[in-house]
Amino acid sequence: MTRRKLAPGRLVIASHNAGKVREIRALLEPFGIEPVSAGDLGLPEPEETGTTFAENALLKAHASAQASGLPALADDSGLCVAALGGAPGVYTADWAEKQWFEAQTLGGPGRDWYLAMGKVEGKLAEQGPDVDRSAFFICTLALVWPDGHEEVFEGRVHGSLAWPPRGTMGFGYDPVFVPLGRDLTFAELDPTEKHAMSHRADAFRKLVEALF
Ligand SMILES: O=P(O)(O)OP(=O)(O)OP(=O)(O)OC[C@H]1O[C@@H](n2cnc3c(O)ncnc32)[C@H](O)[C@@H]1O
Ligand SMILES: [Mg+2]
Repeated sequence: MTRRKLAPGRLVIASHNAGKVREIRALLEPFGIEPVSAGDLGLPEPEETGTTFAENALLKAHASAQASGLPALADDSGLCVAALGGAPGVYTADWAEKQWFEAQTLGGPGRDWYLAMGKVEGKLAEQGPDVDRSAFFICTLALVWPDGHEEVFEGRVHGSLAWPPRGTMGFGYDPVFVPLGRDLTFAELDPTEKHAMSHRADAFRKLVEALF
């Protein structure tokens, strides 16, 4: 399939995660794209029934492209922990069960990220104090045009898991993720530093190389 270039103009960010939307806006800024989020357009949040990151990213991007008539960029991402056989992986968001209260901390309303990070830590602790704490974040970006054309890119960042959570920046599992070669968690690093090394930035580099 031939690559299609992304022309300047409106693009839907097919995500309902405020933290992600903020990061994707920042990453798109230099490219003459006018991003508008799925939430701003009142687009529905499709059910993520896929079993791979790519399937879910494509499903979200197709839904937004079709509903809006604009190219749509979706991000399906997750945390893969070596000692847990790659879990939570595709189910990373689901491990942060929806709570009846508004989450008081990171990650926006409805999901309790502290509980989710604790769940990962609890499963690691079951394996004893010498457990391998290495993990990586993965990000799959899917760009879909209203006529159905698809482009997919994947990025990763390796690191290890800290406990207890540290830092107030970023979102989701950032307070427990320490990227390789650093001592600070993603939630302690300045957003520009996270953008220089994150799984999302890695996937974006590939997208930019191919599509601009
Ligand atoms: O599907 P959308 O609407 O984009 O939002 P979501 O939060 O449901 O996103 P995913 O389905 O891709 O779930 C991935 C989860 O992985 C976590 N995650 C992904 N990228 C992250 C990052 O850069 N820092 C911390 N956590 C991240 C975060 O908790 C996400 O909710
Ligand atoms: Mg999701």
